[in-house]
Amino acid sequence: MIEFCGVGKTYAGGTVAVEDFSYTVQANSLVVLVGSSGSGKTTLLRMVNRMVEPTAGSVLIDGRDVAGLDRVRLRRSIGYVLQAGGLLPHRTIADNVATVPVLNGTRRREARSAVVGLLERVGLDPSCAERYPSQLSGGQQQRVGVARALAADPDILLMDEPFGAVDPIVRRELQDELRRLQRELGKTILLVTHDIDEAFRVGDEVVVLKERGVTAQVGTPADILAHPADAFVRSFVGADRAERRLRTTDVDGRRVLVDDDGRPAGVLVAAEERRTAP
Ligand SMILES: Nc1ncnc2c1ncn2[C@@H]1O[C@H](COP(=O)(O)OP(=O)(O)OP(=O)(O)O)[C@@H](O)[C@H]1O
Repeated sequence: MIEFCGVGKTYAGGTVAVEDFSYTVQANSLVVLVGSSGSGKTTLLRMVNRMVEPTAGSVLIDGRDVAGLDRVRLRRSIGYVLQAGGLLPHRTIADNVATVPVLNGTRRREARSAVVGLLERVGLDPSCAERYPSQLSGGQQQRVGVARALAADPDILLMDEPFGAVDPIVRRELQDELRRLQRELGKTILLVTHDIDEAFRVGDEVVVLKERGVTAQVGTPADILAHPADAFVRSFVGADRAERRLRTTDVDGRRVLVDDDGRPAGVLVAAEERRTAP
């Protein structure tokens, strides 16, 4: 569990990135902080592993104030995934993934033999292990970033715009896989994005932020869509999305959703059909 207790951050120079933010990320949940550029998302995320020190309030992990924990050990005990994977370009994939376990004292050979399992877990062929980051696609690099963050088996995973650098199709695949991983591994995941679609797709709970880390709304994706708290949230969510009127029409025995203009918006699939789909 991660608790933000009245945290604030004013950077040297006077920029107030976060005014006063309180929120609890429940253990084993996937929470998304979503907001436009400059709303303080990255600042909040980095307070958890002490890459940023709050100038007010505190962050607790399982009841312990992170300010009292050893910074290096804390950082190595929390997985951190950055946009474009943040991989070391001159190290092989295996070395990239094994970095933190080796720093934590795991023998190099042991750490490297765990790499195969980690790569498989994130949907990569183990033959990638001896390649360099530039020899992988953006989506593959991103998966390596996730494998690396999981390598030390942390309870907490912080993800900063993790899928920002890949194309929309790969992005969606990675989002779905993140949900799968979350179900399988039961980590506590805090993810930051400016993309509301991504927030709704992956989040158990979503925190919509305004400027200076002011909370506009907290809720499940369905809550927020159904009851946007104010005009800000409504416009952020996209008024046309929340209020788009959809109807179904029959196309060759399938029920296709169409909007007011008759443009197709999707196909209606019964829950049991979805479960049995290959
Ligand atoms: N190290 C720093 N020194 C001074 N100001 C900073 C620093 N880091 C961030 N800021 C400022 O704090 C505010 C919040 O930045 P932050 O990166 O947390 O926002 P964000 O919501 O993650 O934005 P983005 O989506 O663009 O990354 C911005 O005005 C930014 O310019």
